[in-house]
Amino acid sequence: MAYGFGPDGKTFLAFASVSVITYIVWRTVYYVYFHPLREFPGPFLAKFSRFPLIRSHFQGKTYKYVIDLHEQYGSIVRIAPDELATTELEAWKDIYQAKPQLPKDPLSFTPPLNGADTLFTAQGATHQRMRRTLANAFSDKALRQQNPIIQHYVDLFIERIERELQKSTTLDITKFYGFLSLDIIGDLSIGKSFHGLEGENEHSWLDDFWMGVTFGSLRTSLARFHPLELIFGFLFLRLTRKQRANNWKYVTDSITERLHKGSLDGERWDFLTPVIGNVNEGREEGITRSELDGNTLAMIIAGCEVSTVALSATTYFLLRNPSTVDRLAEEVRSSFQNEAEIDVGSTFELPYLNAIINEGLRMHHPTPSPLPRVVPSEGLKIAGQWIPGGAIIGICPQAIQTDKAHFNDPLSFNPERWLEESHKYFDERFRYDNREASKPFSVGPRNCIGSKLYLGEARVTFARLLFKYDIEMFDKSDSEWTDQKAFLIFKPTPLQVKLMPRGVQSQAVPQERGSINR
Ligand code: HEM
Repeated sequence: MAYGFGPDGKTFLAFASVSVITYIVWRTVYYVYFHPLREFPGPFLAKFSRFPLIRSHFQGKTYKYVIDLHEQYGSIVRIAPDELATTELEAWKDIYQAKPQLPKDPLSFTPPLNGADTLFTAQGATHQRMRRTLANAFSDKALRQQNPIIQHYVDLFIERIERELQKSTTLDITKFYGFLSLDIIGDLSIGKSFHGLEGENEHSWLDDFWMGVTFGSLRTSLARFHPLELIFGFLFLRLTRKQRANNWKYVTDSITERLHKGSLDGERWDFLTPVIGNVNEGREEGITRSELDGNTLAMIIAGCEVSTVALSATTYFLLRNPSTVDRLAEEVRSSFQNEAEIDVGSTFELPYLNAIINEGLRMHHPTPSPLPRVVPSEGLKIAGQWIPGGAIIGICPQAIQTDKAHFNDPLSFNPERWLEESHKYFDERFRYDNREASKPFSVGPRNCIGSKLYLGEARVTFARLLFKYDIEMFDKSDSEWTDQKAFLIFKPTPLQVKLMPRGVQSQAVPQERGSINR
C-alpha cells in the first residue's frame, strides 16, 4: 500500500503553506510600516521579530544588546516589535513615578510557583497592600533596629576571613560575600542563619538560587511563545522538584517557627517583627500566609544574590584602582578607633565610603537589563516624546548609568564623581555629571524595598575590611572580571583577593583606574 498525500491533501498543504507565508509577510509589513512604534529607530530585524532580544536573553547579554542599540540609534530605541528602551533622564520620573502607576509588563516575570503573588509579581491594589505591610521592615528606623543582627554576621565574616587567611593569604571574596549576605537575610527573614560563615562551612544554597533565577529569566523570555514557556517550565520543575521541595520546606517551616515566637520586639528586630500582627487570610489588609512564604523566599533570593554581586563588583573596581583603596582606608582609619565603633549608623555619613558604593553600583548594576512597564491605552508623554498606548518601555539601568550623555568618562571607576565640592578629593572633571541618571534601586512605588539594607551592609562590610586589612587584587591582569552573564541577575565569577593585616607592606604595583571593557 502506498502512503502519500492525495490530490486533496496536496491542496490542503499548498493552501496551509500559502496562508502561513501570507501571514508572515503581512505581519512583517504591518510591524515595519504600520505599527504605532514604526517611527522609533532600531535594527530592522527587531522591528518585526523578538528574536534578537530573546537571543540576547539566552546569551545572558540583554544589557549589552540594549547598550549597543543605544550607542547606534540614540537615547530611545525599539528593541523588539512592541518594546522600547530609553536612557532619557526624565524617563525615571515619567515611567516609574507615573500616576496612575504603569503596570509591569506581565510577561516580564515568572508567575509565582505557589500561586500567591509576591512584591515582584503583584500589580495594582494587591501590590500596594503587600508593600504597605512589608515596608515597615525596611525603613531607616528598622535598619537601626536590625543593626545588632547585621553586626553579628559581619563579625562572623571577619572571623571566617581570619581563619581562611591562616590557610592562604588569598581567597575568593565573592564566596564569603555570598555567605555573609545569605546569613544576614536569612536571620532577618526567617529568624535563622544559613550558617555559611561558621567554622569551615560550605553550602550550595546560592548555587540553587542562581539556578532558579536563571530558569525564571529564560522561562520569561519564552512567555510570548506560548506554550514553549510551559514546556520549558515543566522540564525544569520536574528536574529540580526534589531540591526545590526541600528548600521550600526549610523556608516555610522556619517561618512557622519564627511566627510562633511572636513579634520579639525588644529582644530582636527582624522583618517579621512589624508584620506578625498583619498575617491574615482576609486579603483586604495585611498579608496572607502563602503570600508571606512567597515573599520571604523571593527576598532571600533577591537579597543575597544582588548584594553578593554588588559587593564583589565594587571590590573588583576598588582593587583595580589602588588610589581609591588608599583614600577609603584613610577615611575609615581616621574615623574610628576600633572595629566595634563601625556600624550602619556610624558609617552613614562617610563621604568617600558612600562614593565607593555608589560608583560600584553605577559601574556594574547587579540586575542590568531593562525594567519594562506598559504604557496605558491612551498613550503617554515620556521624556517629552509621545509613546503610543500598549507599548512596553523601560530603562536599562546599566545603559543609563554608563551613558556618556550623563557621565564624564563613564566607563572608568571614579568615586570622586559622587563627592561634594567641599571634599578634598572633589574632582572638577565630574562637576557636570548627571548623578540623577544613576538610580540603581529605581524610583517610585516599586523601587527596591531592600536598598537601605544593602547600603548598610555594604558600608559596614567595606569599612570593617579596610579598617583591619590592606587589600589587593590577586590577579592584577584580570581586566575581564565584569564581563559576565546576567540572567536577570549577574552571576559573579570568583574574585581572588589578597588580604594582609593592616600595615604589613606588600609589593603593590600601581595600576590604571579600573574600567569596563565594552
Ligand atoms: C545592590 C543591591 C540591590 C539592587 C541594586 C536592587 C535593585 C532593585 C531594583 C532596580 C528594583 C526594581 C525592579 C523593577 O522595577 O522591576 C528592585 C526591587 C526589589 N528589590 Fe532590590 N535591589 C537590591 C537589593 C535588594 C535587597 C537586599 C532586597 C531584600 C531585602 C531586595 C528586594 C527587592 C524587592 C522585594 C523588590 C520589589 C519591590 C516592589 O516591586 O515593590 N533588593 N531592586
